[in-house]
Amino acid sequence: MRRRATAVAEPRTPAADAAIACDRLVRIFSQDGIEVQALQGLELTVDQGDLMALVGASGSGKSTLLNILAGLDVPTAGSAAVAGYDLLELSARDRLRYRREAVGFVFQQTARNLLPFLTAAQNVALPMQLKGDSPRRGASARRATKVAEILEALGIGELAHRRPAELSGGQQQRVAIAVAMANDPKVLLADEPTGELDSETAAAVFETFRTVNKELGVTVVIVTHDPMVAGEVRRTVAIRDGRTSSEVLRRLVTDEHGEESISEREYVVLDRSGRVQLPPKFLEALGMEHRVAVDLAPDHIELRPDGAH
Ligand SMILES: Nc1ncnc2c1ncn2[C@@H]1O[C@H](COP(=O)(O)OP(=O)(O)OP(=O)(O)O)[C@@H](O)[C@H]1O
Repeated sequence: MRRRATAVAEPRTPAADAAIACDRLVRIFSQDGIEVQALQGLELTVDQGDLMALVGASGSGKSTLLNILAGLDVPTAGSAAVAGYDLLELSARDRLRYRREAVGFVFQQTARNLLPFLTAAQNVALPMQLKGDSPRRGASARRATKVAEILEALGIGELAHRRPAELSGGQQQRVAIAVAMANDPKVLLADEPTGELDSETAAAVFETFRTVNKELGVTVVIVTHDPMVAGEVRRTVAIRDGRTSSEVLRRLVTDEHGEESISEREYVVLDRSGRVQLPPKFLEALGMEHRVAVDLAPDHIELRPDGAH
C-alpha cells in the first residue's frame, strides 16, 4: 500500500525501477598518508534484466565499483542502491543477507569461486545451506532438486559430481555462475570472469551469462577487458578516472529487405550537473583545450574551438 501511495505521490525517476542506481559515488582509499580517489562522483543506472559490460583502463575504478555493488566494500560518499537495498545504510546483518541473497559474484580466479574439496553440486548447495533456512523435513531433498535444476538450466548437469580439479577452467567458471545463482539473486556481478580463459572457452562462459540473463531474467554486470564480451552485450559502459565517461549501445535493426543487423552507437555520459567528458581524440582533432564555444541549435548543441565562428 505504502509503495503504491508513494508511486502516485512522487514522479517516477528511472532509478526508482533500476536494478542498480549509483549517484555521485565516491571511494577514497588512504594508504601511508596518501589518498587515492578511486571513484570520483560516479553515476550509473542499470535497468532490471539488462546485460552490460563495464570497461576501462587499469586503475580506472572498475573493481572498486564492483566490490561496492557486491557489498564487499563501502563507499566514502554518494548513494548506491542494488535490488532495492541501500548499500550505505545496511546493518552488518543485512549486509550479510544482501551478499548471500540479493547479489551473486563471480571472480576472475577460477580457484577463488569454488571450494576444492566439494563437488560442483555441493558447491552450489553451500550458499543455500549458509542462507540458513530453518531445518524442515525434506529440505535437503528440495535443495538437491534445486541444485540439479540450476546445473541443468546452465547446461552443466553432467558435471554435478566432479570436483574443481576435475573441471577445465571454463567448466569451473560455469559452475561458479551456478554457485552465484544458488539463492536466486536479482543481480549477478562478475569481475573479469573470462580473463584466464582462451577465446573459445571464454565464449562458452559468456553464453552461460547470457542464459542466466535471458532465461532467468537476472541483471548481469561484467567487468571485462575481453573485446568479445564487451562487443556482444547490449550496453558497454566505460569508466575513466573513477567516473562513467562513455557508453556504447547496440540495437537489433531490420532494414527494408527484412535483413537484421546490429546497430552500434557511442554516447558520452551526461551527469546530473550537465557535465560530459568529451573523447580525447575529438578534442585533439580540433585542438580544443581550456574552453569551447557552446551554441544551442534547434535539435543539438554545437561545440567549437575557442575563437572559431
Ligand atoms: N585497497 C586499496 N587501497 C589503496 N588503493 C586502492 C585500493 N583498491 C584500489 N585502489 C586504487 O584505486 C584505483 C582504482 O583501482 P581499481 O582496482 O578499482 O581499478 P580497475 O579499473 O579495477 O583496474 P584493473 O583493470 O587493473 O583491475 C587505483 O588507483 C588503485 O590503485
